[in-house]
Amino acid sequence: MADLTLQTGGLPFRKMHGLGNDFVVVDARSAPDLVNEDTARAIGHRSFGVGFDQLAVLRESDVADLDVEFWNSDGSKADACGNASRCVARIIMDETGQKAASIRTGRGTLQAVDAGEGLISVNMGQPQLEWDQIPLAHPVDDLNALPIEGAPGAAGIGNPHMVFVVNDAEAVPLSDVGPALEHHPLFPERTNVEFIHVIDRQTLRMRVWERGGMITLACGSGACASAVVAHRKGLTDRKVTIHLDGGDLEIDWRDDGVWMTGPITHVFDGVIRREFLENI
Ligand SMILES: N[C@H](CCC[C@H](N)C(=O)O)C(=O)O
Repeated sequence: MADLTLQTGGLPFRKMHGLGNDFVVVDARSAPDLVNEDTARAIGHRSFGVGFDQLAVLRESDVADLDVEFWNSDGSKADACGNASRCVARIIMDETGQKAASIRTGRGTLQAVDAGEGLISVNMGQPQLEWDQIPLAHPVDDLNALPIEGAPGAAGIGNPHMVFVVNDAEAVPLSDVGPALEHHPLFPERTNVEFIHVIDRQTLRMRVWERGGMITLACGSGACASAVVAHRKGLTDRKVTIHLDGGDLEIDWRDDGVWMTGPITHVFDGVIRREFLENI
């Protein structure tokens, strides 16, 4: 039972998505800061709650336009969420009237810009390419070919990713193989799992089983990790278009970091009723 004393009629939220990777965005600057593992799991449930891939909690920041905390629908926390970061950047730009925004996440402060034509770009920073930064459980001989069947690559984008290069990403039975790979012992904090196939040096197809136990239509940090691993394997250039189930992201691994560009959608605003929150 959640011990909540809400002065309002409930908890306002925005429902947004980036290429179908969907989010509930709660603004703790103007509502009680209620989110914890239990409330995240309850709100995130597709049948008993609102449903989301990730929950983003906005807070005042002393170093960026906003501080943002991300939760998965299983109640676990994520230090990075690229598509949600792009949605939050849109909120900031709408509030400030600026064409740029800064967001402090668990992995540091990200810079975002309005790329025009409804697109938002966010710099996810340089990838983590040290075993203990991803993190892995122990050093490995080759980060581009882990000692796992299929020789996947690994990269951190503020959150862990394991990327398999396959002949046909469409043919991968994600629900069958995802859970065991998410919990592979080489990843002490679990991992997001991407399957890619190379269309050409500037184009990838990617599907994803996300940490937190779900297939999502898009995964921004996963697209960044896929672009980094594919380039490090010598398969692609530093700038690629990635075809995800929900649409396309452009990833550009520049000297100042891995930039991700794509659309965002603000679908509706709602209020989670007090009675729901008080019975979690
Ligand atoms: N969908 C998010 C990734 C969420 C990652 C989360 N599943 C984790 O535990 O790291 C994105 O667009 O980057």
